[in-house]
Amino acid sequence: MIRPDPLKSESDEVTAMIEVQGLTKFYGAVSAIQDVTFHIDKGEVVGFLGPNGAGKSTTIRILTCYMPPTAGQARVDGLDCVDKSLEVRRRIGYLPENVPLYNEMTVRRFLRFVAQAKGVEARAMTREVDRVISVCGLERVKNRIIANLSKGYRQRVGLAQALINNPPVLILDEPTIGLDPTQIVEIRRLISDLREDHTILLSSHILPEVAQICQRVLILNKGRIVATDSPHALTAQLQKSAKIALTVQGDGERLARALEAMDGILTVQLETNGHSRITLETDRSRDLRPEIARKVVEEGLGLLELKSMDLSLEDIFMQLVTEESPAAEGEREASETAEEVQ
Ligand SMILES: Nc1ncnc2c1ncn2[C@@H]1O[C@H](COP(=O)(O)OP(=O)(O)OP(=O)(O)O)[C@@H](O)[C@H]1O
Repeated sequence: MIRPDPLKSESDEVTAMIEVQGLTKFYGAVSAIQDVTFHIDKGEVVGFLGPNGAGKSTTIRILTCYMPPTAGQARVDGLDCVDKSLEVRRRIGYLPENVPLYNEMTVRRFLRFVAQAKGVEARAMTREVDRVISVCGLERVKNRIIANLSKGYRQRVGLAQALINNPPVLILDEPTIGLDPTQIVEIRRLISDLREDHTILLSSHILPEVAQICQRVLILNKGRIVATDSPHALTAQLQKSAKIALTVQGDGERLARALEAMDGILTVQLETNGHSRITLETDRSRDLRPEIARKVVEEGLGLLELKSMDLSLEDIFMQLVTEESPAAEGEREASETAEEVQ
């Protein structure tokens, strides 16, 4: 298992925007999260990843001051989420999974209402509402009734309300859920643009989304942090063997057998479909590609492709969430959790 959170250095104390230490929450007898510890530095964009029921929403509810933890501490910009909840809320723009919008209001009216609730002064109101309308590309629909908007535009309104007062921290819970592919691309682009000026925690169980937007991921499983690092570093740490794919012209049967006998090759898979595609699992301490290319030539076959394949974030995620931790044993079957991951 990967080390849950690297030890903090002196400089982290200064730059950490979100700090979570030993966070634990019980709903009655149900344990939702246990001893969750992580920190997010100013300006970081971090993906919060986990299968259904992993405890993402619980952690977010504590961070956004909707409820206190059973044990442990959460701080935003150095302020405790229980003792300084008003100040913490002012620093967070929160896009919940189901955005509570007032359907009968126009977009502009609703945003003015939110601005008022967030304490924006009357003289700054129009400027602030116009700013978030512009950032979220809502000009075209600003005078429309919210009930008549598409799901994509409703989500933009949700993002716009989170941005009012320009909070330094954004917490976005499943921001693209229920959107069509075009709307997903648009919302992701919008979030990417926000990276410049905000610290972002993005909860999702859509892996490519997290890999695309976030520089670091926190992986939560069964209420515990099981890994935190960049997608790239996670790959490097978890990759126990290397994968090589090669495609040759014609029948690759003899080549596959020759490769099987080669030192450093662990497994060989052959698929024939006009050409032969061979997938090799190899010892990751050696680059066997030159030797493999030589074998192809010796067999008199035409080489069409020879490439190394990295583990995807999805492979890593599956590896982590299906690894049974002793603490979680008996709670649930790993396979049940894995099935729920998109
Ligand atoms: N109000 C509640 N009462 C009892 N148990 C709850 C409550 N809310 C969540 N749980 C349980 O706590 C655990 C963590 O749930 P949580 O909603 O935080 O997970 P999640 O990672 O956000 O999942 P999802 O992606 O499905 O929203 C689950 O076992 C869930 O059933």
